[in-house]
Amino acid sequence: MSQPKQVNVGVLGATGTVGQRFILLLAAHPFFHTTGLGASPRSAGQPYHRAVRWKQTSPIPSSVRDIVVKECKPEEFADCVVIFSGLDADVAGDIELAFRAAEFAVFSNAKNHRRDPVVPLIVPLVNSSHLSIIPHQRSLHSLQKGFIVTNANCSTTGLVVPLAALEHAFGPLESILVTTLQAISGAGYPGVPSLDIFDNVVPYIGGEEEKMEYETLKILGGLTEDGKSFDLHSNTPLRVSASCNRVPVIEGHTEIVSVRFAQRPPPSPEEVRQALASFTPPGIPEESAKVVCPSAPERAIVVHDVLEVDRPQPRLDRDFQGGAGVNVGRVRECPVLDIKFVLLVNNVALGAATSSIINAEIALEKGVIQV
Ligand SMILES: NC(=O)C1=CN([C@@H]2O[C@H](COP(=O)(O)OP(=O)(O)OC[C@H]3O[C@@H](n4cnc5c(N)ncnc54)[C@H](OP(=O)(O)O)[C@@H]3O)[C@@H](O)[C@H]2O)C=CC1
Ligand SMILES: N[C@@H](CC(=O)OP(=O)(O)O)C(=O)O
Repeated sequence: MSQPKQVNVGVLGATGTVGQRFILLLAAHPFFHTTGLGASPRSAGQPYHRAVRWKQTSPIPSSVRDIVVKECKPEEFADCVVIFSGLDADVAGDIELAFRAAEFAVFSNAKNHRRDPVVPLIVPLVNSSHLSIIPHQRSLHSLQKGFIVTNANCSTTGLVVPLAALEHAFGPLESILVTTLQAISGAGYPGVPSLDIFDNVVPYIGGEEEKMEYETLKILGGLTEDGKSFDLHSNTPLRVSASCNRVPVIEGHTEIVSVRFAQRPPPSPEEVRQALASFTPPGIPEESAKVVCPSAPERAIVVHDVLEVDRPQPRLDRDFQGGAGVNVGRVRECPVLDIKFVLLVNNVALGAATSSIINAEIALEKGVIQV
């Protein structure tokens, strides 16, 4: 397998929480080169290091420090092929459409286009096969090269990886109950006021439960027979109920999950542990993964040993594999449904920037991005 081509990329929302993670990940990337940075008119015109309130634990990469931030207008990004968007959802919708119309390959973190019937909602460890709808998206909008791919809500991303592994091993799932404990960084910067979250739990995150319940079906479902829309898991109906909470953790969303399988009797906890640990993401070529998908984790799901009774924990486990995989622990029988477990997903890594980058790596490998 030869080394992929070098590709110039732009980051929109480069000054934000997700944007800063993009900057760090792309600075070390072997074939994506950041040449354009975009943010609000408040930041535009300033060198990146002046515009950004840098909140990462390593310094601003020297390769982007002095790049002048631009307004998010397609003509300002003429030398880029790929656009990664970490834009605030208030503005992401129209800006991403403008970039698509200008024939950019847009990989978005925002919620705005996730429900669009021809925009794939891709968690790269699960459903990169949904990229096959891109030719239809292009023909519908009379485009040669442009498209939008979104990644999922950060909590949904963590949930669907083990669910996909379980469906793959044991067939259809019937019901999912999930309760989240979501980090403050999920709300961007400055996010939740300290007086609301310190010494506290907030049992409401606007729109989050609806997103988890809908997005899980779009991701785990297939495409319709004509390949031109998504079937939302209609052949084997899956019921999902989510309860979302904000907790005083900086990074890393924890989720408590209970599952009922269609298969009777259901698999044992040990069978579930094995299925999770051995899951390999469809669509990421195993033999050449390091070359074509350098941002993918070596292990999609890390299952904590039965003796590690108190894992996963955000502080201890969120940075394993750079936060690119999902950590699962406490797999055990559920006396109400069948099996229950705890998962941890790094909301700004796999839950956001890392997924976008892996999506772009896969799209490049499949020839969906035209360089
Ligand atoms: N944080 C997380 O864990 C996750 C976030 N997301 C999604 O990713 C996106 C970014 O989130 P996050 O980084 O947390 O948000 P932030 O609030 O931290 O950053 C928002 C970014 O949008 C830019 N922006 C705001 N207004 C405009 C405008 N009018 N024109 C152009 N750019 C503008 C900001 O630029 P400026 O600095 O100049 O104001 C900033 O770069 C959101 O859609 C969010 O829902 C998805 C998954 C996880
Ligand atoms: N709402 C998520 C983060 C986020 O921005 O989600 P979305 O991209 O689905 O709007 C959280 O607060 O943790």
